[in-house]
Amino acid sequence: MKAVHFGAGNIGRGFVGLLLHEGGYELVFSDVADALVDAINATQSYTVREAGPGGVNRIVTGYRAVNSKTDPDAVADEVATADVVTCAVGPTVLRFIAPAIVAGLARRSPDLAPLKVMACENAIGATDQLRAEIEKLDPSVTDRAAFANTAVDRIVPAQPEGGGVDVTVEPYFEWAIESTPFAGDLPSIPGAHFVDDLGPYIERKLFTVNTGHAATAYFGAQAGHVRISDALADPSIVARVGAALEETSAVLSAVHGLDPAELAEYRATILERFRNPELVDTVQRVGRQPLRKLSRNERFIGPAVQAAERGLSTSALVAAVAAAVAFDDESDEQSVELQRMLRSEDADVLTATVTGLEPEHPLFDAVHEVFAARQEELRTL
Ligand SMILES: NC(=O)c1ccc[n+]([C@@H]2O[C@H](COP(=O)([O-])OP(=O)(O)OC[C@H]3O[C@@H](n4cnc5c(N)ncnc54)[C@H](O)[C@@H]3O)[C@@H](O)[C@H]2O)c1
Ligand SMILES: O=P(O)(O)OC[C@@H](O)[C@@H](O)[C@H](O)[C@H](O)CO
Repeated sequence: MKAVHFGAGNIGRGFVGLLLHEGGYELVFSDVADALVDAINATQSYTVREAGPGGVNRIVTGYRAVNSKTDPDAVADEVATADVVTCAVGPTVLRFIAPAIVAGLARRSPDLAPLKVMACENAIGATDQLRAEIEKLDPSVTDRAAFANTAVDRIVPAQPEGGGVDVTVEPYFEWAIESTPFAGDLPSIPGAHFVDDLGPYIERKLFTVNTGHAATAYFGAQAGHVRISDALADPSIVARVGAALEETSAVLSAVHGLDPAELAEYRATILERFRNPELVDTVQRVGRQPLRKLSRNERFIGPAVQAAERGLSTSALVAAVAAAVAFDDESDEQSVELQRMLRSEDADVLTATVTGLEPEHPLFDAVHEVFAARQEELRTL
């Protein structure tokens, strides 16, 4: 059995690659970072170090890497004969990996079972997005694959420079995968759970883990913290993050019928994970790409839209949006673009373009106020 995984970064090596290896797949990483591809190919094994209570070291073997920038043809050949394709490249990169998958599917023998495709990004319907990119290029190849959405959860921070291919992760993980697209022929992924309806799983994860994480990062950055764990040592940040998560939990209960007591436990576990003193994670990584995080279906506006439409409270989520709008990291392209837009667009345009909210939406005015206030603040700086 062979799996091709696009994106040999933090979650690629520290989670998806590890579980595919443990599931018995020969593993082919595909990445565009030359030095990373070379480093992977220079090793026979790497260690996934689980830092924190109960963590152990896990060894990954039986892999190689192919450079999809310099050798796209070789990647397509690997895809053509693979059983599984996964990716963890970031939602904005899905369109760039689609051509290699299309080329691989076009070369695939009709005798082979459908290729199992699972995007492992923090986004609702990431595999659907990848499928749409593939269809745009060649609609005739999609019947050679089974596309399943997934929700992946494991915190894998940026790795220290010079650390090689090894990767430090938290001990916790969860991987929920839609089962129906596989028609009974499930991929071999130990520890993953297969579910008929992924909707509640991905929303619970994105609107709790990622809402809480991003809120911590943005409130933390505003207060001058560098590490996520330091931000959560500040009781006022804990209170604001907790309030935002109470609002998302109310939405999850109202929309998916999730049990409020179980959600309260889930929230507490997540905050403990963020506090893990053995995992060095930064507000810079967690806050990365604020324009993506402020978009319509993402971790703040997504649940706030659903809350506003049901007459539920949104003030704590809107406060987190205000902190996100102030996130100013000159090494992050989206943060630079956001700050440029704040200086040059009016608040109506900003609210509509950044969040996708229509002026008549019940959330619009509150978010508009956030953008206008930040613009006023920038004028006085
Ligand atoms: N790190 C985490 O804790 C975590 C957890 C769950 C989900 N995720 C999601 O996984 C995705 C990746 O996150 P990450 O933290 O591993 O980021 P990362 O930057 O560490 O890894 C992304 C990798 O993709 C590679 N890449 C970029 N363009 C590519 C292309 N065209 N073809 C092949 N490879 C390409 C990059 O070189 C990099 O190695 C994101 O969607 C993220 O939201 C991350
Ligand atoms: O990867 P992003 O940029 O969508 O979000 C940053 C972090 O919140 C995220 O990577 C978490 O560490 C991860 O989602 C935990 O499962």
